[in-house]
Amino acid sequence: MKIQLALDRMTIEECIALVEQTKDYINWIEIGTGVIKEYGMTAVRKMRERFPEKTIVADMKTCDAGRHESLQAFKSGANVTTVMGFSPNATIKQCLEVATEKSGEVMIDLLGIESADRVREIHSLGARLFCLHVGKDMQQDGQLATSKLLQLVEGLDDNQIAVAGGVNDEITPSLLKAGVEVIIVGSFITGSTNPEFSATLLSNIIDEYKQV
Ligand SMILES: O=C([C@H](O)CO)[C@H](O)[C@H](O)COP(=O)(O)O
Repeated sequence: MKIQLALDRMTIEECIALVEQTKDYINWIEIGTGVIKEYGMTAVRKMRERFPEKTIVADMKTCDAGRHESLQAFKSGANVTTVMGFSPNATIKQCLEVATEKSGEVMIDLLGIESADRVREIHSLGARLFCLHVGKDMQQDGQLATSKLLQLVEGLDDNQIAVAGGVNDEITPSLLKAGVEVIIVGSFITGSTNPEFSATLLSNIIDEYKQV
């Protein structure tokens, strides 16, 4: 399992500082949608320059202009770009095509998707990296990511599944058991008084699970 550190609602300098503190315990760096809206692709370029060895996810949350936005992300140094699962198939296909051309990956953000048929349809377009996502606003309404979300992707072959939405040390063991490949962790680390400790805690849970 990988840890994707989601950097949201902070300055580029704060993003860099957070990664400096946690880089030994996290695998992927996500430049959050809000950070991209604030700073544009400069945020992605700066993180790429600063952390050349890390996998960088640009959380573009594309829903139209798939080719243009995916190219923006990959040209700026992202390895992974995101597109919303509710986007037209034409958009998702464009993102996937650009990813193939640029040797990158597309993460399908399933925020708001409740139909396994829709996920199957996206899978048939060639998508293989899916993010089961309980959004910030849904979290405020009391919802949290659980392994039950995996019902949406049941039976699909050759997938990589990521989970986002208030992921913390309590939920991580059940996500590990359910076979989730990427946990996307924002506020549990970024809102912690000791981000390094919180990242270490998750990393240790993952290491312990591997040894069982
Ligand atoms: O994608 C996200 C959200 O939509 C805001 O843009 C977050 O990165 C994701 O939810 C992870 O953050 P936490 O829920 O705080 O762990």
